[in-house]
Amino acid sequence: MQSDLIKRGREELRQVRKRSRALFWTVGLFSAFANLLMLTGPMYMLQVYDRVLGSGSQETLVALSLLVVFLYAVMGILDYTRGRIMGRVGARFQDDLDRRVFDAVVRKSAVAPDSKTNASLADLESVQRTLTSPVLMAAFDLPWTPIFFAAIFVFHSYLGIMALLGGAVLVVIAIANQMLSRGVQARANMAAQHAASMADQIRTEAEMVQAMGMREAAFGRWRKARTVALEGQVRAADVGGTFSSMTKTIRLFLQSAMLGMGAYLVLKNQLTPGAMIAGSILLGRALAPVEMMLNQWPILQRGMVGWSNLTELLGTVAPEGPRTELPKPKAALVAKNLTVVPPGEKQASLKSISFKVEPGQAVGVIGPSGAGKSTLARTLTGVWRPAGGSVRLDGAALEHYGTETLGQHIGYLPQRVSLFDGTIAQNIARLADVPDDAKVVAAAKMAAAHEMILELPDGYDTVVQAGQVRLSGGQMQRIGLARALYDEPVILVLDEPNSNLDNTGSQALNHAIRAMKAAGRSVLIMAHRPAAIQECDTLLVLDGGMRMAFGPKDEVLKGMVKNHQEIQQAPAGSGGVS
Ligand SMILES: Nc1ncnc2c1ncn2[C@@H]1O[C@H](COP(=O)(O)OP(=O)(O)OP(=O)(O)O)[C@@H](O)[C@H]1O
Repeated sequence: MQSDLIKRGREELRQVRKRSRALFWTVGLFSAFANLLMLTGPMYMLQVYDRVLGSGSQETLVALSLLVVFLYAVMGILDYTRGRIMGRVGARFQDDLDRRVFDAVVRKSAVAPDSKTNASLADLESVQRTLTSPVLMAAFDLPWTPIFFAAIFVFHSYLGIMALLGGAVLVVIAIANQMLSRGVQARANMAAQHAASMADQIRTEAEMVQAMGMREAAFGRWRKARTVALEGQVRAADVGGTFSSMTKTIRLFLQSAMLGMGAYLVLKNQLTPGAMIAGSILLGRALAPVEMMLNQWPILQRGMVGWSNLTELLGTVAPEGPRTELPKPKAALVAKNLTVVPPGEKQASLKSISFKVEPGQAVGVIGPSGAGKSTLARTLTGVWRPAGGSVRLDGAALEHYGTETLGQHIGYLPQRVSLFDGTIAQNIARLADVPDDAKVVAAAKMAAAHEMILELPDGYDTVVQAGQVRLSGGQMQRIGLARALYDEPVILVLDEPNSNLDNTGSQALNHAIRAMKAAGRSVLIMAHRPAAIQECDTLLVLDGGMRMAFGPKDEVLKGMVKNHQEIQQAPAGSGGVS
């Protein structure tokens, strides 16, 4: 199953890469010519030493030099152009996948956030960086290495054998480097990611960290993670550095050894001096891609890790196919034998519960902590999928609406409201670049936030989260309510809506609920406090994920009080919840 998902993710990435196939071929073609032109230097040496110096002809030297200038210019243009093409291939790859990866990250994080998913956009960037890095050019040059070796063989078989042996040693070093540094580098990257996400969390909760005197402790924890990351990076750099120094030394030695062997062959009259120099230059060319790959190994390795993480992410979060657009639903919600298991958990938080919400109804969902109220809110808003049973909105299963559309039909006020960088209006309009002013004001009025917003320095255009304005918990909650009410959702799900509201705020909330009911829309309110369920006509009582009661508010409350009294009056050791 897991391997099927990985296969699906890999196939998706391959399809995106395939879109640049023509460009890859072009780069391959340019590389072929650029590599052939790399023979210019050795050929020039050969001609200068063996022909010009022998004949003393200055004209030949000038003619050869002019030709070489031209050939090098062509090679430079080819090399520059293929670099530019690969730059665009990388940018296109990232551009093609930005939306898909962003969606997958949001969808996966909404269900089960983890640091690996958090780093997915960085993974995409690492693949893009690999595509545009010199290491990929080296991969295009690598197939031409045999041609350079063959040319050396043409000069003399001894030189060819020496070059081949040297090349083989470098390849062995490259493989050893790959094998030994892979684990070290991956662990270093993971540790760095962990330290960065810990720092992020501490920064987000800076107020609490400061207020509770947790700075030292937070620093201690972060430093521990940071030290692990640093140690890992040093170890990875040590391994990489060792191999890259070995390669450099061996290559330099090989070039000198080639000259030495060449000189010996010249002395034996088996080789010309030009071939001796040319052979040494050719060896340098032949080994350059191997050396480049070794030096740039961390980039390549990070890119490979990024590729494999993206494979997993895209495999596990399938793309959302197009959905047949359903008409705007009526506010009729039916949950049947609904069972919900939180992601990564084994135990269900909601166990086979059923209830019905009619248009114009306000349903209070009450129960002690951990009863499953927030779980129900997350399920109704489509964030968590039911493990069993179903929830239908106007007859259609929630997943038939598609997440974006469902978000428009079901307004949601979470327990903890957070606002995004942008103006109040953009926040109410759910981050629309150009908010519909009339809808923004209507939503704010319905949430009784209009006057409060007008008192802010720039009214609806006040920028939040940029350090200019700090809003109180109650103000945030009212703006959150306006955001939930934006664009007239048919159902409103409020999770502990008045935890931060003062009297006026609570009254405004009740007013909004009444307005929703009057418009034939419905509201579900998850609550601890009775003030929140004042406007509810129906109650759903949850405990331990089970439905304890469902019905008209007064009946349910009466039943609860009666039950409560019976429990109080029962002799110790008997009775229970009926
Ligand atoms: N993100 C989560 N991952 C795993 N388990 C969760 C998650 N959220 C809630 N749970 C579990 O689901 C159960 C119900 O929690 P839920 O938050 O729905 O209760 P609640 O009634 O909203 O409580 P409260 O009134 O305290 O907010 C709890 O046992 C909790 O441990």
